[in-house]
Amino acid sequence: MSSGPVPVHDRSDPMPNPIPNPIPNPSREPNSMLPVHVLTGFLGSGKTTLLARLLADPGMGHTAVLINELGEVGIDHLLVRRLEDDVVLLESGCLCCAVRNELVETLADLAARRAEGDLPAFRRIVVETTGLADPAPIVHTLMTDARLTPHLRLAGLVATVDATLGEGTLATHPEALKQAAMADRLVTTKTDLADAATRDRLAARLAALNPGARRFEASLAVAPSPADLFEGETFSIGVGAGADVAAWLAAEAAHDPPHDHRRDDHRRDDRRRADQAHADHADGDHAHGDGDHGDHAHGEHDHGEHDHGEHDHAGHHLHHHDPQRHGDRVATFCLIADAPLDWDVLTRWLELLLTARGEQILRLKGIVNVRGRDKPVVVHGVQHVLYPPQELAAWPDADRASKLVFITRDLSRGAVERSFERVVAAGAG
Ligand SMILES: Nc1nc2c(ncn2[C@@H]2O[C@H](COP(=O)(O)OP(=O)(O)OP(=O)(O)O)[C@@H](O)[C@H]2O)c(=O)[nH]1
Repeated sequence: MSSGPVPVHDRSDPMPNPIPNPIPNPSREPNSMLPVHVLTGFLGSGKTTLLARLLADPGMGHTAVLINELGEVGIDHLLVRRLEDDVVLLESGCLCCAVRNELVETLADLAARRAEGDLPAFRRIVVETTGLADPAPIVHTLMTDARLTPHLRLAGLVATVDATLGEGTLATHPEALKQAAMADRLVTTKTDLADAATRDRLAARLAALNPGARRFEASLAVAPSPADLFEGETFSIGVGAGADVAAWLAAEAAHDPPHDHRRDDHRRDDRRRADQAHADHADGDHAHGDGDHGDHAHGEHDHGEHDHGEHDHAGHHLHHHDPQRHGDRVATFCLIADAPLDWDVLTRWLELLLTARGEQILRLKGIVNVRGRDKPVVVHGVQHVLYPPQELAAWPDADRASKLVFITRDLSRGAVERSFERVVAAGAG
């Protein structure tokens, strides 16, 4: 399915890196350790699409995949159709802040179970971050956490950049800029949707921002190969990367407190409670702590004030979240409708909403129960753009509610849910 690479930038004669990697990877024998590849990129830039496509390639065999999503309803893993056991969903929070410790524990656990023979001997791990992830703390953690460095090595950082929206996104969202600046591989996605002038401007911007990164293009027709993106020895900051990158990593090193195992014990207790709540949820009891699905007469799922996704399944606040990472202007919320929705009414509403509010709606994705259809439909919106729907082969579980996850900036759920109520009412009519 995946066709050959489309290298835009050939690094056959690399310049010496003027900026030394500020955090040495403690690995002495990198090849003996399991490589971890991080796949990042701004909201909706095409990470999951690229990953799903690469996973269909035999070259991606024996890969364990971790997916991290913002928002309490994970959708991406449904789109990455593969050996279910290999895909681990790290939901309810962002890797760079709320669930960083969960990432470390999950990776350490994967490595240990593989070593013990409990898991197949996969040969790499790919971690897909949320679209708002700051890569600096993730890179720092993977390179320095003593629970990981004896077993794992950070082998690469791939960032996707949307050909249609990338230029504007790099200018307005610091997370996107950091992702593209730190990566050692950049994939410009959606080149089928952008005209030549737009693509050229973005290419020039990326070349200036991160001249050392290898660059590739992806569209509906072509994508880089697994070897292009997920092979390599040890991550090193792109040749000629700006001085900011060194400063970002140094800042993480300065912020990182010494590892406190007592705190881990508390977190393990929290996780046990969260796992129990998750199990209850899976049993059909939709208790999400402060939000009660049993009470969504208005088609909503109320998480009150903490709309940043930084609470776990049990509804506990995760106090180690750094609110400055994503800023108080960003909100995550999920609208839920129990009864099937009318497709025409829903799509008209989504189109109008994205046209009117696209600046503030960074991302919308959802799984929809369409009246008259057996199979679920996945909808995607990125800023002003509503993408073609995708039908899934089957519902993932017994829950047939439609769920629409929004990631917004300067837009509260109230404004969106009031108009959504009319969509819910039309579905009932
Ligand atoms: N035409 C076209 N559409 C694409 C391409 N890549 C992704 N898309 C669409 O863009 C939308 C968002 O893609 P995703 O792969 O979900 O993006 P993402 O980066 O994983 O999104 P988040 O996880 O929410 O940050 C989906 O509707 C995709 O089908 C592409 O190369 N061409």
